[in-house]
Amino acid sequence: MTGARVVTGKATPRGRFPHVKLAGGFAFVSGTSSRRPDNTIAGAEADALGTTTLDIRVQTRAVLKNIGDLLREVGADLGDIVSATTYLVNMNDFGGYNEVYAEFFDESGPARTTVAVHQLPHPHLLIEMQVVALLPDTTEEGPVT
Ligand SMILES: O=C(O)C/C=C/C(=O)C(=O)O
Repeated sequence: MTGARVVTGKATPRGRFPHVKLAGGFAFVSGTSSRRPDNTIAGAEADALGTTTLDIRVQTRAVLKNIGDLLREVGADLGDIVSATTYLVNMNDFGGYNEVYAEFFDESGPARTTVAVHQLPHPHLLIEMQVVALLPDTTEEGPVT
């Protein structure tokens, strides 16, 4: 399987790139945030005065859900991820992120790298992840290519 997918019903990419690129039997998922299809952000709530509360746990859960949704569009799921790279804006969020991550994966899960970055493409984003997943075999002859 090769190609690139922009997945209907998910937050539209903010540039000229796909949600998922397929190559060599792998699915490469572009940087994914907790942004919803209507461009609101899960884990970013504002009160009547505009005071914003950002929640790393809610954002992390939403990021992983969004990635799962994207992978299902290409016949894979979170269990097929072999590599994950996480970008946090603040390493003080590492604990909350790590806690939610552990609801999804353990030591048999993906290789993982987590780094802090200066900014993400929206000021309310605390986290963005990109992953690589091994596409499951869909033929008896061998791996999907
Ligand atoms: O799509 C988002 O909400 C956040 C991710 C954006 C990128 O990584 C990008 O535009 O390259």
